[in-house]
Amino acid sequence: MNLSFLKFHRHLFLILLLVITSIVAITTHLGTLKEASELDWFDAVGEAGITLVTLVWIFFILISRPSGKVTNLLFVGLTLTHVSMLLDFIDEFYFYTSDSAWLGTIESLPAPVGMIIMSVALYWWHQEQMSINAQLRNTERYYRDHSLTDFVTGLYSAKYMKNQLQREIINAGIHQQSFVMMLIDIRKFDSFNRKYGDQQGDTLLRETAQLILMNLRDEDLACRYASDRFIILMPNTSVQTAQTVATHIEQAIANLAFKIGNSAAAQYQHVTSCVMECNGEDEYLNVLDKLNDRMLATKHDINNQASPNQLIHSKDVA
Ligand SMILES: Nc1nc2c(ncn2[C@@H]2O[C@H](COP(=O)(O)OP(=O)(O)OP(=O)(O)O)[C@@H](O)[C@H]2O)c(=O)[nH]1
Repeated sequence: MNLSFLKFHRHLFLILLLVITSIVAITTHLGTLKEASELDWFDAVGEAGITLVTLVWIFFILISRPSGKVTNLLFVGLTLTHVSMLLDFIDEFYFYTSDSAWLGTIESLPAPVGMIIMSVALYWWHQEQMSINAQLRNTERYYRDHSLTDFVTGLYSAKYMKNQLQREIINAGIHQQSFVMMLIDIRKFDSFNRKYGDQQGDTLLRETAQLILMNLRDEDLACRYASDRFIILMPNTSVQTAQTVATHIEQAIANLAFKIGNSAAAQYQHVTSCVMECNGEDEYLNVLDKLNDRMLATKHDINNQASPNQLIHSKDVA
């Protein structure tokens, strides 16, 4: 048990002690002890239990929370509830003459007031937790962004994609729901690199990544898989929808007027894409192998269909 917060709440413990001793002092001073035969032990034990439990709650609140508004409200609410319970418990042993009958009358008042205060405190506690969660999410995103994203494109890395793919495969197996994987490969990227240099190659990778992202939905996950290849994980998607998205991406990239340095001339690049449905039966490495095989087959088909002129996909436009 970590008691490190206790030192911040010494004043609250003192107030609690003061409240309890005042109540015990007032009631025992104004009340008259009942005969043993008048005592209802069953009631007394039950009320003692409730009284102790409210003290335990106060203790746990104080060791779990830093000082502040929410802690103070919880403390006040629980202490008022405890006061009612304590008065109720003590009046099992004491009766009050008509002069001090008010003690019996007020005993049930603090509890409802305390409960209202606790409700307010719980609302603030909820608000506080929401803002802590938001901060934790941001912190988590910060670390994730630095360890699992690709430096060149800003997309998620292959490592992150593999983790997500493994999760998606398990989900697909459990819920019997398939998902779609899309692979996108920039054509002739090697010759682009050699012609214009790695720096221009990096810029092209970055702009391609941006165009891919622009065509995806919120739930899709785009990652840089390897050199000039991108993988998109598409949950709850049909192959037809994925193919439509792939066509949009191909068109968007084909229409990107990529400028080399200060030159006004535009370079037009093309990508090859393929999509594949996964049903959660394969291991993630098998899924990736199949997807790569599909890309090879797609490239093979394109090369077979294309005339010799069309094989040169990028063209300079002045
Ligand atoms: N600029 C840059 N180039 C990279 C990076 N990572 C890999 N490459 C290069 O990407 C090229 C990939 O070449 P290939 O795999 O042959 O791809 P390709 O030329 O597009 O071949 P096809 O897909 O068959 O058209 C290689 O020249 C790599 O050096 C990177 O981060 N930045």
